[in-house]
Amino acid sequence: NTSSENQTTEPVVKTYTIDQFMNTTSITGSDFSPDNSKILYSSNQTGVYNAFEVPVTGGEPRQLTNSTDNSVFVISYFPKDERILYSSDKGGNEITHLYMRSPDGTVKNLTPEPEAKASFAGWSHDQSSFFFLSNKRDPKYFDLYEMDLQTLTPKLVMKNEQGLDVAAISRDKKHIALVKSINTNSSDMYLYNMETKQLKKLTDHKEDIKYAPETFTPDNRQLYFLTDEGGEFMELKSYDLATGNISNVEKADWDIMYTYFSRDGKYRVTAINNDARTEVKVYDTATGKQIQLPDVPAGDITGVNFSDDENMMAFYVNSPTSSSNLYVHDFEDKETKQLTNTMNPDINQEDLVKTEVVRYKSYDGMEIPALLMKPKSAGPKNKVPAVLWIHGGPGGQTRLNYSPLMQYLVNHGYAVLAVNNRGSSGYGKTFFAADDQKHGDVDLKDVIEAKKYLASTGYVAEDKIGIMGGSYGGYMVLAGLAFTPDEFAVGVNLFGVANWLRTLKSIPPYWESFREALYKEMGNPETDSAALYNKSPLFFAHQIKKPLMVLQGANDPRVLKVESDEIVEAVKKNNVPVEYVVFDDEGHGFVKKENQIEGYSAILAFLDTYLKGKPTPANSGSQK
Ligand SMILES: CSCC[C@H](NC=O)C(=O)N[C@@H](CC(C)C)C(=O)N[C@@H](Cc1ccccc1)C(=O)O
Repeated sequence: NTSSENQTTEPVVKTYTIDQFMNTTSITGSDFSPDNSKILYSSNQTGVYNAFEVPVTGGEPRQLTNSTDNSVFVISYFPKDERILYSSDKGGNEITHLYMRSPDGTVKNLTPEPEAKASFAGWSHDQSSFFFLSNKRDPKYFDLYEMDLQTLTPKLVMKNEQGLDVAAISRDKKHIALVKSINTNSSDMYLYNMETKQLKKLTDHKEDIKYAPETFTPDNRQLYFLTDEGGEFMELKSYDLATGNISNVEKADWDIMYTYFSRDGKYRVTAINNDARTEVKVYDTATGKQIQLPDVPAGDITGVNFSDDENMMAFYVNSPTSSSNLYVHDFEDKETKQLTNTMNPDINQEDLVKTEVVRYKSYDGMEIPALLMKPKSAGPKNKVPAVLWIHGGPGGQTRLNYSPLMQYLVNHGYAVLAVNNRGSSGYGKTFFAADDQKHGDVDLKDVIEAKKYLASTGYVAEDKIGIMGGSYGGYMVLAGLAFTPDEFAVGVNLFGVANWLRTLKSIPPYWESFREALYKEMGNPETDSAALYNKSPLFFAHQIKKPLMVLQGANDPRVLKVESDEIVEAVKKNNVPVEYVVFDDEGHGFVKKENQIEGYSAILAFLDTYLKGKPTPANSGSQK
């Protein structure tokens, strides 16, 4: 980087507090009201997510729900009236229920079975009902139900006794497309006929191929599906229900992530994972041509949603330097309006840093993609400490999104390199499978090599590189500290796996359809116990000698709190600094703003102490 090489004086960058960073609002979801005058969305403006609606002409949003504890995630308005449907769990326990809010503010739990998890599966095209999945009959499997909107009584439409996952329902309610995971690199597609109750397997293959049903065509004649058959990336094909013929629909140089049609099929949306950026294409299905997307600020367009009359399109725009904002485009008058302004006005976007996609060679020559954020003050004369960020998984990917935590760390003088180590999704099936059964080994080596890359930038202090990550990424933090104790100066583990034997034995019952696939990738706790023991940092905690911070949600159903309790206790025995922050009202990830503020500022204080040598924080660990 020439500008940093020539730098002699440090540019003046305003630093912001965590409160200022978190005073930016996160919003998600969108649906047009039945009269197309408003858009429904979820916002964490009040500290937890609540339902809001905003006029399509712009103006003040109106808050519809008043939750102060559990987040409310909107699904949609009812098709013909302004009742809304939303999903919520309790303190992050992931036992989601479906709720109906009426315009008078009253709320009804439509899936009241306390232990059962329910999720929305789409409105029926005739707008008389909606479909949902629930494991109330058998905790292991999700059956498909249809809820009549008049009576609000659910009817079982497909009993799922074979560990299948519902992927799409045809508009004529005759067919359900399902997927069955074989392993994390391979799956099959099935078609269930709701009239004959026959289940038909559509795919037959010996080698690893992923088949993922996406949507039925609006005329109900074809099933669109994604597959990596014959190539590295997921491409879109169609299966003709009458003939069984398969045709190619769309292909890119990267994975196609998803595709769907507007209500009457005038438009089709495709999203491509283009080197960690979301590239959206909208097709006019009559001409087959792509429509020109509205002129909006630089960033990724996501969450595209059409009004039922197909005259308007709602979408989000976000970039690494700008939080998501909701827009609406009117196809008739060709006007585009920004409906929200989520960024804290105190923050000057010029003070934030852009994210650069970089690549480096790993120990065996494999090219590893990563996302780099360089503090404005960094240069050869001002070498800065750095943090390697490792994403969740197995098989996740850090994408080019706005991250208040990353911007906060960079704003406070840390370079951040988010490593998409081998095993990450988005870079082809060979790269994705390259960590199978080699977790905590080859992927960790990629992360260690990332340090050399950071050193090569000329502006990072090589002895001040920490490792931080969430969930599977938290496992990598612990693995890095335990298996390569001299490589990283500090570790920040957010709800990471410490003991794979226990985690894999205690996965939630509703992951049953994915259990075998997960065991094939990670190892089976009954038959591969020695290998799992050897890759579990808990059993090697005595080797950890660098400062460790652990953050954990008490209600996490995926990585149980005991994982963090035990690693904290074990590492404390080494007389190593250990800080432990537990949030009693969070699950697998922290969604409440006050917790994010507490957790993220504790992370900065920890890094400042052990990477920058600032005085030790007074409070070394908390329980909320
Ligand atoms: C945040 S990317 C996670 C992508 C991954 N996809 C498929 O494997 C995923 O969803 N992982 C789930 C576990 C999976 C559904 C079995 C997950 O919660 N991963 C945790 C780590 C973990 C892995 C296995 C068992 C418990 C926890 C994570 O978020 O990294």
